[in-house]
Amino acid sequence: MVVTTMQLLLRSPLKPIRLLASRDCSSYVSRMRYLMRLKEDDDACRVALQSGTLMLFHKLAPLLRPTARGIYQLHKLQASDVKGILGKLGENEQLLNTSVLIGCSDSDVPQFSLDVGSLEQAAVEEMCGGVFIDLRKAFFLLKGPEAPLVAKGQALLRWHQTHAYCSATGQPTERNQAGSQRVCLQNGATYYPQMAPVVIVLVSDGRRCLLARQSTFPRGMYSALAGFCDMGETTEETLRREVAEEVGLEVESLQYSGSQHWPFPQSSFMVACHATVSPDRAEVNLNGAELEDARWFTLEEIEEALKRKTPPRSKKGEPTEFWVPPSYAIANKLILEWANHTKSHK
Ligand SMILES: NC(=O)C1=CN([C@@H]2O[C@H](COP(=O)(O)OP(=O)(O)OC[C@H]3O[C@@H](n4cnc5c(N)ncnc54)[C@H](OP(=O)(O)O)[C@@H]3O)[C@@H](O)[C@H]2O)C=CC1
Ligand SMILES: [Mg+2]
Repeated sequence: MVVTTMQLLLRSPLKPIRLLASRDCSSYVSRMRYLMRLKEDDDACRVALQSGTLMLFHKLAPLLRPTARGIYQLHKLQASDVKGILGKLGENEQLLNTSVLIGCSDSDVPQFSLDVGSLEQAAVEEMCGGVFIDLRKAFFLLKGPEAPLVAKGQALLRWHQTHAYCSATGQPTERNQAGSQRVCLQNGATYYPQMAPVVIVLVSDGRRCLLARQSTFPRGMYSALAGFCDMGETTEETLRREVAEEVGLEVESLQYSGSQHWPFPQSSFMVACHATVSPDRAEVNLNGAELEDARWFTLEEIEEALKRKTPPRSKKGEPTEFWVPPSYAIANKLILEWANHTKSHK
């Protein structure tokens, strides 16, 4: 069927995404209410900080702890440990109060993150038995829920470091104890941490999927198309525009898949979708200013790429094998979903 007008369909809109892993929803509700109170009540938050766990950062690089060869974990400390370190390094204990609230563990322990960039990095590492590692590398090293937790901790610290002044008056802004907002001391304007919305889309023609690479990507890596939302756009409008701009194709339908906070280079809110184009209107017309390449990949090629350890090593002079973003990136989830769906409909 030739589609002449745009048909953006949110297929299966009533298919639920399960959120509740256990039957114990009351503890989840009480945890969320507790966090809410800590954001509203500075004194309660200061008390919580004394019994909470802290993730340390040094100039936004998180502190990890090597546990075995090549295996790292997030190094969580108690407030008393951090006070001890600050004391030994001659730093004022008040630095602890610049911590920001990140969440609450399943065992109801509040979690904070703190940047100790004013201290000597090597001295802190030695005292903690850990190592500060750039966030991109840390993302590769951490497993399970630790990667998004560390991303959230870093993103909130970064936001505070870059929003110390009001953009209207130029005067200093003051944070609340939890770090969930800043207020201008002159005009009272309240600022909240922000993420830039991005739509990421895996386009398929039914048989193949479309992946692209920017010249700044690691060699051989291809990913799903992505683009920032313009002011006032809906998800559907951004998706349709980005696909048209970047590869010159007209999307026929889309399906929501999931979302992810993405800390690089600054906080984005990634909304991930699948989209289809008609197989007889699938010729790529690349926007070379944004993308270095965009290609259709078969199911077999994708299955091979998903098996590869990333990034693959290539012999000198040989082209790097094609690979896809690692499992912590939502692009990987889209590609995996597409492969499973296409395989089951073969
Ligand atoms: N988690 C995942 O799986 C993946 C995440 N991503 C992320 O998605 C994001 C968007 O992808 P990308 O293809 O680069 O986006 P775009 O296709 O929108 O192109 C990026 C360009 O858009 C402009 N731009 C518009 N609004 C913004 C904004 N709010 N912040 C920064 N730049 C903006 C900039 O242009 P100029 O510099 O000219 O002003 C920038 O160079 C990136 O941050 C990328 O890291 C991408 C793929 C996979
Ligand atoms: Mg893009």
